[in-house]
Amino acid sequence: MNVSSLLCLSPKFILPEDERPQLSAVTSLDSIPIIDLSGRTCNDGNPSSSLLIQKISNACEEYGFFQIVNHGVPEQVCNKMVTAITDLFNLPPEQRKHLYTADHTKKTTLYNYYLHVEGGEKVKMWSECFGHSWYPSEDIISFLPQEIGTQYCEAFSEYAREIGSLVRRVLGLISVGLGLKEDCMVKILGDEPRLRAQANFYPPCPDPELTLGLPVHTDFNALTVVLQSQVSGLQVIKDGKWIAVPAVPNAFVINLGDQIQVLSNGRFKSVHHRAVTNKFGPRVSMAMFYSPNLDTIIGPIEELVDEEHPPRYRRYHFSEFLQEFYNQEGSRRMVKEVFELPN
Ligand SMILES: O=C(O)CCC(=O)C(=O)O
Ligand SMILES: [Fe+2]
Repeated sequence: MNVSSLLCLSPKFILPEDERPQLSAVTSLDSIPIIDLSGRTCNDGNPSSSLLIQKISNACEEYGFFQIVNHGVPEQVCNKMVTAITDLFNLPPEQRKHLYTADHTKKTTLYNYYLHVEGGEKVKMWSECFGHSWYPSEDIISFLPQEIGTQYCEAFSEYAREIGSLVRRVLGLISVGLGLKEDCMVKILGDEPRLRAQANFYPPCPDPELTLGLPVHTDFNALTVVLQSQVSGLQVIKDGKWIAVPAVPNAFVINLGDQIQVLSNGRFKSVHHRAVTNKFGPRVSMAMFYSPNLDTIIGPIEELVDEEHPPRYRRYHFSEFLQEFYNQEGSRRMVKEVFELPN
């Protein structure tokens, strides 16, 4: 793959020692579950469906992450998406430099994440991230050079349609896993969810021990579906140790966001993760974020609260959560902790 990186390993990308990824300490002894969806639905009474729900619940409690295979999204739709992202980041640097913005209120953004380190300095992440809504068309076409914009929008529209159904199906399995009705999460998250996408591009990095592709974070939304190209780089914390998420062909990575942790009253986890870089080749991923809209009220679901399980979070409008998220920009955010109730 031919890439035109905008990044060169200048001091502004080099992390202080205590923030470096320590790649040799990443364990290969554990890995997030790989779950076969094979056409199952929630309430078909089939024993293998109950097993599937059990596997998903266990993954949500233990890891907050899992991969799914045989999910029904055509391979060619995913391949087209990865190609469109790659072509976008193959644009000559001068054709995309001017698109950069740090203004997160813009509908479409090309963005470089950073980390605030001691002494108040910002260290840049070794990545470029293209963020937009799930209904792009005009926004994106006017943002990108025409040919790339058209190719990207075509690939994305098809991709978003598939992921839309997949997310609802996974939210159904998660709801049933919590002992709730299949449509419970989708209903709470509302008829007009906030749907954002982020295409991440990580060029090869001369020294992956000194940099990060994305800082350690949890996703602030409800559920994320990640498609990664055939290069791994995503890592997840489990029992205080980093574990790598392998690139499995035709799989999606599913991770729970903060809103599901709150709705499940802490039973299902939104877990810290990061993206690391590698020397050998570029890596591409697409994260599809499904959130409630700003006016939605989020708090532990009533059926999950009783004397034994008192509410662990106060109720809030999602807009409050988002405000707190942006207030903590650049730090290792602890957003949901702000909404915790004393026990
Ligand atoms: O690149 C990846 O695999 C992870 C992306 C991610 O965590 C995010 O976009 O929130
Ligand atoms: Fe993430």
